[in-house]
Formats: sequence, C-alpha cells, structure tokens
Amino acid sequence: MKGEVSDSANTKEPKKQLGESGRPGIKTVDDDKSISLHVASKTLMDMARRRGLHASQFEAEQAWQQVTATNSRDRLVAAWKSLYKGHAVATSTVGLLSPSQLPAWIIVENSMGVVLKLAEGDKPIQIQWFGAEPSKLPVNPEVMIPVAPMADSSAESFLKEEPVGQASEAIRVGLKAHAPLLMRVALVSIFINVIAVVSSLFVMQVYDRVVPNFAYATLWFLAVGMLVMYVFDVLFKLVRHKMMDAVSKRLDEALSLFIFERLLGLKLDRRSSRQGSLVAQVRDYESVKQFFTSSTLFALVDLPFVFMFIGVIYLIAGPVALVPLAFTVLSALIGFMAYKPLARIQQENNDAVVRRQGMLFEVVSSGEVVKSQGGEAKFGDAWLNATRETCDRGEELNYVSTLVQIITSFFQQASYVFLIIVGVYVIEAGGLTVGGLIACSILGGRTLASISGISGLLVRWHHANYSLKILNQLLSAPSDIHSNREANTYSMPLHLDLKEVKYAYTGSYLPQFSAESLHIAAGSKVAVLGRNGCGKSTLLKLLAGVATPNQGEVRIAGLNYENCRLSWLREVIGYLPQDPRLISGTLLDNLTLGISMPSEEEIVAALEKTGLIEAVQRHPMGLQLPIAEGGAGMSGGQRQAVGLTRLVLQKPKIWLLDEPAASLDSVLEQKVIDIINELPADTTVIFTTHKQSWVNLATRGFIIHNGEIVKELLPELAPQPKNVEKPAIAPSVVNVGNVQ
Ligand SMILES: Nc1ncnc2c1ncn2[C@@H]1O[C@H](COP(=O)(O)OP(=O)(O)OP(=O)(O)O)[C@@H](O)[C@H]1O
Repeated sequence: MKGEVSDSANTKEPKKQLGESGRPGIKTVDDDKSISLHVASKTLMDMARRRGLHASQFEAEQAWQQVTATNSRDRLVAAWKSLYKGHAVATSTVGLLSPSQLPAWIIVENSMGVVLKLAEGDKPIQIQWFGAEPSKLPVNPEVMIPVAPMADSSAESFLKEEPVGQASEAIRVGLKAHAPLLMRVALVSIFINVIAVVSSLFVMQVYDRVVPNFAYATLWFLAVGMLVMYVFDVLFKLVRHKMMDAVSKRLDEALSLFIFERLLGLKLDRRSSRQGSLVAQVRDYESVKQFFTSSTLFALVDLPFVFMFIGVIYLIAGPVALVPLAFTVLSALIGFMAYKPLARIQQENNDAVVRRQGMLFEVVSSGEVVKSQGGEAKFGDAWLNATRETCDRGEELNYVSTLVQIITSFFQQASYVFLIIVGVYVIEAGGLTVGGLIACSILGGRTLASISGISGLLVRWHHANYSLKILNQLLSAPSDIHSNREANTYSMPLHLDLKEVKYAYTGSYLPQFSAESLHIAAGSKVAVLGRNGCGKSTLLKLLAGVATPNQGEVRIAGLNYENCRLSWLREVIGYLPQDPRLISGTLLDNLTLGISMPSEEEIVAALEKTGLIEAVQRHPMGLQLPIAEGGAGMSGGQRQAVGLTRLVLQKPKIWLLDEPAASLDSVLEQKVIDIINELPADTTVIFTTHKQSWVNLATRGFIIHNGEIVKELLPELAPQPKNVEKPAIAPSVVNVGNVQ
C-alpha cells in the first residue's frame, strides 16, 4: 500500500523565520524533534477544513506548541482537543476503518497524513501527506479519527438547575481534579495525628507505670519507640507539606488562567466600562486564592481529627471530653455570629477599595488631561476621601476580625482550665489517673488550638466567598466564549448583512445604531459618512464583531456572527479602530499579534507599503523597537500605521477602517490609498471618513444620521477590474455627510 496523493511536493518548508536570524527576543518556534511545527500545524488545519471546522495557522501552531505528550500521536490528539473543546479522537487501524469515518490521521515515521480514501480493489489507499512521504507504509497502521461532540442532551432537561457561578464551578472542578492528591494528604494526616495521640499515651504510661516503680527498661523501650515515631512524624509532615503546596500551586495556576481567559472572553461592550474597577474586582481573586493556600487547607485537613482527639479523651477520661466538645460548639457559634456584621463591613470595604482603585487607574491613564487642565487638586481631594473611607472600613473590618479571635482565644484558655477542673473531679471519682489527666491536657490543648481556628476559618471563608461572588458576577457578563461557535466557510463569498439590528451601549436607553436591513456584497468598497457621533464607528464595531447587537443579527456569508468560530472571524475580518492602541513589547510583537509569524521579507514589504519602514530604519533597535503600555513611544500617526501594517500582514478578506487617515500625513495617506487600490477585487473595504479623497475610493457610500442610514449615495456596484475607472461619488452629494 502506498499513499497515492502526496502533498509533500506542495508543502513548502516555511520561509526563514525571524527567530532564525538570531535577533534577540524572537523565539524559534519549532521545538518538536520528530515532527516539525509546520507539518503538525498543516495536518491540524487540513483536518479542520475537511471536517467543516476552522483553525488559523496561528491557532494550530499554538495548540501544537502548548500541549505536551510523550509521542506525536498523543500530542496531535491533545492539540486537536485543545482546539475544539468537547471533541474527542478515537483510534483504530486502517483495516478496521469504514469510509464513513474518514478523514482520519495517520502518522508514519516523521510524517503526518490524512487518510482520504481507503483501498478499493486495485485502487490504493489515498493519503494526503504533510512532510516527506514515508518510503513504506506499515501493515495495518494505526489511525486517529476525530469525533465531534453529540448535541447537548441537557437542553432537554426539564429540571432547571440553579446556575452555578463560573468561578465557583472552576474551583469545584479544580478541587475534584485534585481529589486523589487530597486523599493522600488526608491519609498522611491520619498518621501524623495518630502519632500525636500516641505521644500523649506515652506520657500517661510514664506517669502511671514507670514513675511509681522506676521501671527504667520500660521507660527506655517506650522512649526509643517514641523517638522513632517522631522521625516518621517529621517525614510525614514534610511529605504533607510538599503535597499541599503542589495542590495549592496547581489550583492557583489553573484558576488564574481560567479567570484570565474568561475575562478576555467577555464581550468588550458588555463588561464593566469602568476599567479601574474591573481590574480591582479581578484582584479579588487574590483573596479567593489565599483561602485555598496551604495554611487553610492544613487547617481544614486537621479539623476532622479534632473529633478523633475528643474520642480518645473520652476513652481515657469519660466526661472530660465534654469540655472540648462544648468549646467546639461555642467556637462555631462565635464564627457564625460574626458572619453578618462581617458581611456588611466586608461589602462596604470592598466597594471603597474598588472605587479608590478605579480613581487611581483613571488618574494614571489620563495623566496628560489631569495635568494640563490642572485637575490635580480636585483628584487629590477625592483621593484623600477615598483613602479615608478605605482606612475606616479596613479598621472596622480588622477590629471585628480581631475581636472574634480574642474572644475565641479567651474561651480556649477557659476551656483548658475547665478541662483540668473536670479532670480532678473525675480522678477523685476514680475514673482517671494522674497520668491520664496529663495525657488529656496534652490532647486537649491540641484539640482546643485546632478548634479555635474554626472561627478564623469562617472569617476567612467569608472574605473568600464574598470575592467569589464578585468574580461570579463579573464572569456572568455575556461572553464570546460559548458552544455553537464552529461555523465558518472557505468558499462562500463573504457578503455582510445586518438584519433588524438595534444596538445600544451599556447604560443607554436609546439605540446608538439601528438598521432594518443592510447588505454589503463581497468586494464592495464602502464609504460610511456622517457627522460626529452619528454612529459610524458603532457600525464598524458591529461588523468587526467587537460589539454585539442587542437585537437582530449580523451575518457574514449568511452565518450569524454569534455562531462563527472566533479565530475564523478574526482571520477574515481586519479591523482598524479609530485610535488603535498598542500592547507593551516590541514593534514586532505588535505587528504579528495573533497571526502566524511572517517571514522577515514579508514584514519589510508590509512596512514599505505603509511607510513605517523609515521609522524602523531610523531606530537603532529596528523591529525590536520597544513599545510601552498603550503604545507610548509611538506617535498617533505611527500607531495608525502599525495597525495598517498588521492588516497588510494579516491579509483579511474584509477590511474595516475607522477613519484610517485621521492621523496620517498626505504621503502616508496616499500610501494607504494605494494599498486599498491594490487589494484583490473580492476584498471588501468599509471605511468611515470625512475626506473627499477617500470618498473617491468607494463604489458605494451611505450617510448615517442619529444612528440610522438615511441616505444611500450610489447603488451597489460590482467590483470593477483595476483598469476600469470607478464612478466616484460626487462631492456635492456627500456634503450632507460632512465631507471636506
Ligand atoms: N463606549 C460608549 N459608551 C456609551 N456611548 C457611546 C460609546 N461610544 C460611543 N457612544 C455613543 O454612541 C454614539 C455613536 O458613536 P460613534 O463612535 O459610533 O460615532 P461616530 O459617528 O463614529 O463619531 P466620530 O465621527 O466622532 O468618530 C455617540 O452618540 C456616542 O456618544
């Protein structure tokens, strides 16, 4: 059997990567020794395409690089599962494969392939190879078959379950995943606590048996036994410590990543618009995390053993056990009584901290405005008030927490005294020896110390629980991450449609944009005109998928945006906002954010097209030019040019440009116009503008007024061949759109 179809000839080795040029700061991506990153990503993308799914090259590369496995087969399976949540991969052999299961993966030597057709009569098996075609196929080789998830049967459930917050659910799942390790911790804890019981029994034996008779042989025998036990105690405690640390570290990593991803997944226009407050709320995660650190877990793990100690005290001294039992109930009561006042103060304190944080964020991010307009004094006063408020609330919170601890500690000491008193009466009644009382006092001291932690634990739990509620609330905002998001197309023309769309920003009662029906054919060059604040940017945001309509649908090639795979949408739609922000890092990071690393030649060509090459050549660090948070280090025009260069590298099918030339000089502006003129005929370009030179680029235009399309300027024109002159929109007509 030999692969008939081979793409090894077509599968070009990737062009020289920037990382290979030895420049600092660019990592070389190919880290797999047997299967190259290029082959793996192509294999993943090809399978996705054949199964009606989508994976961009960047996504496929990331999936392959982020998963680890001992062999290529497991790595491929893990990468597929990380790309498509809920999907599974079954394994079989070519001999057992049925045509309905195709396409399936095959891995032979260092090549990956996709089985397209099984052998039939004289016709050999058809395999699309990525990488070099193997010289020989083994007999009946193993294949991997991707399996899509079944339709969600829970949708038919009649019993509506109370929705659990996402953060709470993540913690539950995290703890469940670590249950085996926690069980081992509990097992080791049993040994540690048994040693504590044995050590108290040792003291009892010494007082009751050794001292009255001076039985030195027994004393040494018991002492050696105890010392051996203590050595084990040290070992057990070390092991337990390591295990607990591992659990809390892994939980922390998993949870913080989960929360970070969910946060990024929130719909931009539906999450809290107060960014400082948002950051402060996310920081609340710290207190949730602190609750699950080892100290709390230690306290929780040791708590059940309190009852074991009380049981042992009961066996030794009968009624004496009632004292620690009563103290247990009392401690729990104190904890619960403090719960309500703490809840109130906690909430007030939290609100004050969030407000203060929000203010700090605003002052830092709008430093220029505050300074240039002399707003320091106003913000200074507000800051002082906010600081006082947080101090007052913090003080109150501290006072109540400390009060709870002091009261508990008083009852703990009193309980110890009571334990001794009751013990003496039990000795008199003949139910206890002196040695027994000493043993009980040792065990009792330990029990009382553990129990006194209950109220502290309840206070800490309360704090964590409150933060958890905030996180749950934050993450309950509409998200871009949900199931049913696999729709995509490779072949259909990417027409855009708005159907009965109404869009209002959060907190606004009236829609800022509405359209009964709007159809933009693939390949159109559309100018969106209108006065300031009429809704042009809002329309572009809706088309870019960064804003989601409150009502109606935005469609691409007939597919509702809400059902489209996000990576596919991001790949086919390129969006340049009015004031593009850059991320901290290097210029190269910004140019290649979210796209597969292009070759150096491609980057340079793109920079030449947008005119940014001069800035890069002038800078001693070239493409490694450092960019600070938000894009500091680049002028407004340069930032716009960076955004445009990124689009040139991305090569989207739909370009959405929000006033692309707003900050560009005439030379750069002409370059951008040239870029648009050179785009393939089937590329759609939609731009907002106030400039006549840009309007001339359009084959269609409309004017927006008060969030509605009020005037269509030209009927839809079919994309024109490049050498045919485009009918321009007459200046007189567009004046109503405030065009200069
Ligand atoms: N984040 C926001 N939250 C609330 N309202 C907003 C937000 N962004 C814009 N708006 C409002 O929506 C309306 C439309 O704004 P949009 O940015 O779409 O206008 P525009 O036509 O692009 O204006 P310009 O030409 O000045 O860029 C405006 O009235 C504006 O006040």
